[in-house]
Amino acid sequence: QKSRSKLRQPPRLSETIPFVSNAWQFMTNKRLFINRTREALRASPVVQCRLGPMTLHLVSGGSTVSAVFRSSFTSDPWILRILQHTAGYASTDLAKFSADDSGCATLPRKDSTGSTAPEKRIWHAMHRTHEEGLVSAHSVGAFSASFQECFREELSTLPVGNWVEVRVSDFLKKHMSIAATRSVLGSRILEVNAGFIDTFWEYEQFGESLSFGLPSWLNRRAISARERFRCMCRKWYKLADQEFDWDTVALHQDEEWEPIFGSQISRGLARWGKQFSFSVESFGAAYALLLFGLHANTIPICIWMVMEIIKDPDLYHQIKDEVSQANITDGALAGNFDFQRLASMPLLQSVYTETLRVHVSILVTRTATEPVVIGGYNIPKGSVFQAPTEVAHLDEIVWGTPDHPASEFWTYRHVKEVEKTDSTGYVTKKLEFSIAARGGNYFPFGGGISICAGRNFAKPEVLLTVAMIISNFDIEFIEWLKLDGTHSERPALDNTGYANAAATPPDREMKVMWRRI
Ligand code: HEM
Repeated sequence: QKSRSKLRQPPRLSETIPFVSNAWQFMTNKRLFINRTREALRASPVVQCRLGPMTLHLVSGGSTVSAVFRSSFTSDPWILRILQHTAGYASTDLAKFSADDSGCATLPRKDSTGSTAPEKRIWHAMHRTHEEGLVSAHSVGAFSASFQECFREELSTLPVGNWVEVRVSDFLKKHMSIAATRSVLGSRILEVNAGFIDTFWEYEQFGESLSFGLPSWLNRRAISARERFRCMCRKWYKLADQEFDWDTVALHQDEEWEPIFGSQISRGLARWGKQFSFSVESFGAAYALLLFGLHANTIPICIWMVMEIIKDPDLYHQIKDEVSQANITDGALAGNFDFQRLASMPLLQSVYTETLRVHVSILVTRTATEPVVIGGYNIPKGSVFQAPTEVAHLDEIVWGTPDHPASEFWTYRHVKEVEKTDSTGYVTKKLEFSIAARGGNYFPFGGGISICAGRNFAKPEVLLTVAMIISNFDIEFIEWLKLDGTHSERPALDNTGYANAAATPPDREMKVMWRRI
């Protein structure tokens, strides 16, 4: 029995031209590739697929996906491709990552072959930097406050009382990225680089295609967009580094925000790079990638959420009501939103969860660090696994209801109505947030130790933006536009030609009239 199971191989995703067809489709029409994968995964929880020289194991199903988030799998080789190709780290510094196979956990991997001295454990040091600067409650609280202040400043430049025409995507792409950049890196990076935000969005559209690492003659536009943005980040870093008093760094360690580097994650990244003697090229790459992580998914998700709310007048009024309950009315913070309160609003949470479910499309990637049994197959060490969020998130059995198929965006999918009885015995009905599935069936931020480090930043940024837009403006929908600015008969769908990262942006723009109140 044992030897028979050893011989069993997962079924293969077919291809007309061996080594070519799947790879070509993966790069040029990922939606179609995922649809074929979905079909194949109906018959087996693991499906093998050749992408050029690489053999991938595509997985689906709650327990199979949860299994690849365990510690016997690593995302280091995948991240290394991103550091090299999407960010553009210098080869001398990439070699430091390649030499360290001890992993990102506190304890070095048992079978690691290189030195496990702390000064060599670059992955672990990066992980700790992220934990302190992006995940900790302290850094999330500081970011929520500074983002709220910076976005409010963006809104305050708009006239009060006049109806003006606005394109929702354009507006949010510009003003959210300015506010989030200032709140994480400070304002200087925008001041010393003319056209910084436009250059970012040119770079952003190539995020995923860069990670394939195609030769430069095949990928000239993408590489030059990356280099333009990386050089801007490098220029700012050199100025900040010269100006910052590193001798007193301990004093700044827990400071929430200072004007030279900005936030804790920004200073943490500089300290980490210095600890591993990065070249200035890699510093530019590290900050370019930080900004990519910060904006590339959060902003499209927020755009979708604002569009969903505006296009449904009932929802718009319910959200307006929820948001007003989180408004601080007295004390020093009057006029601000209490993020914790905002994040506990049932409908707002349901819309956020549903937006991530429907619009995140990423193949979460892991490599097995030891031989593993997955879905009943024995698979050797070194095998690469990919879990497509889209297959799990649109699974009809997990998410569908008789009236609302899994493919549909449905506002109320993650709320239930509960009866509450007060002390006098009076019964009222209230909505309560309740997500229908988790773990391997819902993983917009990935999972395990390599789960998205910015997940706790994304939520305040999205919810605070939604709250500030909905509460500061009277809004009237005008029409949908194609991306060339002409009228569209239909609302937005996912822009499947886009290859940024995880969240798919809309393929239509929403034109509204709004008036700041
Ligand atoms: C809605 C917004 C976001 C989505 C959907 C998203 C999604 C993801 C996903 C799927 C991964 C891979 C996780 C895995 O392999 O298990 C990831 C990794 C990562 N994300 Fe996000 N992300 C978002 C926002 C952010 C933000 C705001 C930041 C802040 C800088 C960020 C920084 C990162 C970093 C640093 C990693 C690498 C983590 C590691 O391997 O240690 N992300 N993200």
